[in-house]
Amino acid sequence: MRNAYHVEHVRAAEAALMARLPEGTLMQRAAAGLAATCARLLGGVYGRRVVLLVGSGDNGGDALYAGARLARRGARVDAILLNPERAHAGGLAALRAAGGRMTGDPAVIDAADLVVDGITGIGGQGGLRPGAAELAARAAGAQALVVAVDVPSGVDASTGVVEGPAVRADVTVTFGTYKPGLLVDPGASHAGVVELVDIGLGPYLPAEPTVAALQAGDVARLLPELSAETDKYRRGVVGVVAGSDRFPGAAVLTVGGALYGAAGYVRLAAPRRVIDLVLQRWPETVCSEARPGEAGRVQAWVVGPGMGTDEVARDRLAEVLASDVPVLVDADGLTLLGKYFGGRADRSAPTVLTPHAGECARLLGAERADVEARRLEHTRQLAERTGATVLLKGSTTLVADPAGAVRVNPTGTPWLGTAGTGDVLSGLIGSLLAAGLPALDAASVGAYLHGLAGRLAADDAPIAAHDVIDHLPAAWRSVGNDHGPVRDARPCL
Ligand SMILES: NC(=O)C1=CN([C@@H]2O[C@H](COP(=O)(O)OP(=O)(O)OC[C@H]3O[C@@H](n4cnc5c(N)ncnc54)[C@H](O)[C@@H]3O)[C@@H](O)[C@H]2O)[C@@H](O)CC1
Ligand SMILES: Nc1ncnc2c1ncn2[C@@H]1O[C@H](COP(=O)(O)OP(=O)(O)O)[C@@H](O)[C@H]1O
Ligand SMILES: [K+]
Repeated sequence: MRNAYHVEHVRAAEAALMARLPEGTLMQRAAAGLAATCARLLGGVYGRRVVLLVGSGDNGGDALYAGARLARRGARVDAILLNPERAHAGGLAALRAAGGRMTGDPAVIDAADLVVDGITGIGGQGGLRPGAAELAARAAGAQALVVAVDVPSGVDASTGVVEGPAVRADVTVTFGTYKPGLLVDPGASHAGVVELVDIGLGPYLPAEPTVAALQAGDVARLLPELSAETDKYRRGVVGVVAGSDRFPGAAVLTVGGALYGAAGYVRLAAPRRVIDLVLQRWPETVCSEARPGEAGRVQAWVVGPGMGTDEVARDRLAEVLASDVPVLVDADGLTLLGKYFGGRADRSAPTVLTPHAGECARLLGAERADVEARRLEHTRQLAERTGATVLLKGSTTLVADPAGAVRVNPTGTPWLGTAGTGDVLSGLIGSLLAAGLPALDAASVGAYLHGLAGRLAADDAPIAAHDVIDHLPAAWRSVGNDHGPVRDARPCL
């Protein structure tokens, strides 16, 4: 698990740790890690040109001390101070003593090999102010690699919100712990590759992170183990209510995702034309034209993709919601939920909602652009209001449960932004629910595998939704391989 903490937790942990250490120790640890990464990126230090952008807080102090280390190893280091009277005094003295120079001339950025962004870190408020924004823009237009100190300046460390101009880094060297703003867009796309420098904060951080990102080993651990005596019913039956005469393909894709999830059996409740199409592609599907409640027992339902929003669809949704098994609601199901059910899912069993930003905005009565700008806040809000586990799709996929836990998905590719991939995702998560995974795990594990399958399928070229289905087995295997082939408990004969 990669854990990220809100700034208030980071500050509290830093204060507790600092109280036990000689003054300045943490900043030296941070600067040493930062300088080491810069040296590695430069491929050598002697004679390289490094420019420091230095704000008036401790973030600037880190940059100055790291600059001093690089200058001692022969780099030519120029520091541009945003507020010379308030720059970190110890850092300034160290840089001067190492032979670094202060300059007011931003043209040094154009000739730099590497620019260190020490304008603001966790103390930054709002977008960059004009003087800082000009320097950030100049660095973005130059050849130099840009390395952000702790957080790209202008990005809100706790949320990933970017209000106004902000630094775009190639690499962010962050200290002590990840911050949510480095993992959640739009902040995440300003951070580039994120490297964590351990400064000893671990024991002082709370057990529950603000946001967590599953890693391959976590996914392998959360996937159901297959025992030798298992069978299709023990693995779980997932029911799919998807497709309509107008959108039959949505059912094909949802069923495809469900077949390559963890369940052993996929039922489809849909109109005849949809069933015929699904059976052509997936003959293993057990289909019924009956209402969902009469289609046979399931351990979880997926309802919504392409089902339409008429009254027949509304009644099918109502029947599924009335069941006592986990239900995933997607697409048209979300529209119906907002229109007829007051956007709430008051049920005895868990409910998972999988909106994209537009659907989330509609359910919250917000603007789509605002949801995209403040993804964490809106995902949490929808989970609180609906009492459901909410997975917000898009450039960063977030999962929030009503108890307040939040996960961010580290896999995926923009190539997944193609029609029908959301249907595959809902089938896959429904299948994991049917296999018995709790809602938060099913949604975050499903997003992980889906994003990985998308990456494997795309390989830097366009993909269609069915390609994601085709690559789900490879995604499972690559996750399992992280821990060796442990998923099948039967020894190889
Ligand atoms: N506290 C600690 O124990 C440690 C802190 N460290 C560093 O200290 C940083 C936090 O330092 P600070 O609390 O001094 O805060 P920052 O240095 O992150 O930011 C505060 C400064 O930035 C200015 N500022 C705020 N918003 C701005 C904006 N939008 N545009 C331009 N300037 C803006 C403020 O006027 C203030 O001078 C961390 O991010 C990290 O880099 C590290 O040295 C590790 C140890
Ligand atoms: N820019 C992006 N980066 C990464 N993933 C994306 C991006 N845009 C969309 N996706 C993913 O693609 C899928 C699209 O789902 P959705 O919007 O429901 O489309 P559809 O309804 O056509 O299936 C989701 O898994 C979403 O997270
Ligand atoms: K910074």
